[in-house]
Amino acid sequence: MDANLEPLVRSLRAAPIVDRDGYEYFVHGVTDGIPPMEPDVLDAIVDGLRERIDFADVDTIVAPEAMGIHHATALSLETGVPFVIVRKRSYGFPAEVAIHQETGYGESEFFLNGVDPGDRVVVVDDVLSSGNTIEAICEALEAADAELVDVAVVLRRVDKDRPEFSRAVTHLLDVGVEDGELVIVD
Ligand SMILES: O=P(O)(O)OC[C@H]1O[C@H](OP(=O)(O)OP(=O)(O)O)[C@H](O)[C@@H]1O
Repeated sequence: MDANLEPLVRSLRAAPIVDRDGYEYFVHGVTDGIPPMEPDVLDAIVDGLRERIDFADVDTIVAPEAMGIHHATALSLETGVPFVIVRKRSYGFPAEVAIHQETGYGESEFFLNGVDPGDRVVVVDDVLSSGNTIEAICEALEAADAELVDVAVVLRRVDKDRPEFSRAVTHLLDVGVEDGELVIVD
């Protein structure tokens, strides 16, 4: 495991698990902003993503609300790349792309704005679970004729029996819930 991720690994050990309609959901600063996100954890995340992704020719970081926002903000400050948020409200702009999102515990509508055809983009989110959110955003970016440089999440959920997500996704750690506890798989 990447030793530079130690602050993130340490913080994950304390993550409580809550039941969301039968879905074992872990609560962490990355995914929920609670318990408090320590700056050294966010630093480790930004450094880890920058080691794995070349932001040199990236025009825009794209992150869904809500829990992609703090990662996109921190990355933007370090890389100088601007970011846009995929919002859960429509603005009615002519080029807006509507996105339907379904997670393991709910569904909602997203709206992509602020990305022009040909823009080189990196998608960033907190966690990939079913992959439906990332897939829907990638398809919206393809519809907007953006160039997808990379897709990144801090954590991938790789619980037993979970089908593997087909798209290549840069990630820092794989995690799962076993016997009511969050475990780091690699
Ligand atoms: O891989 P998936 O199954 O699609 O799940 C991952 C998505 O679920 C969470 O968002 P959520 O819908 O809970 O909204 P939030 O970011 O506003 O908390 C998380 O922030 C990811 O965007």
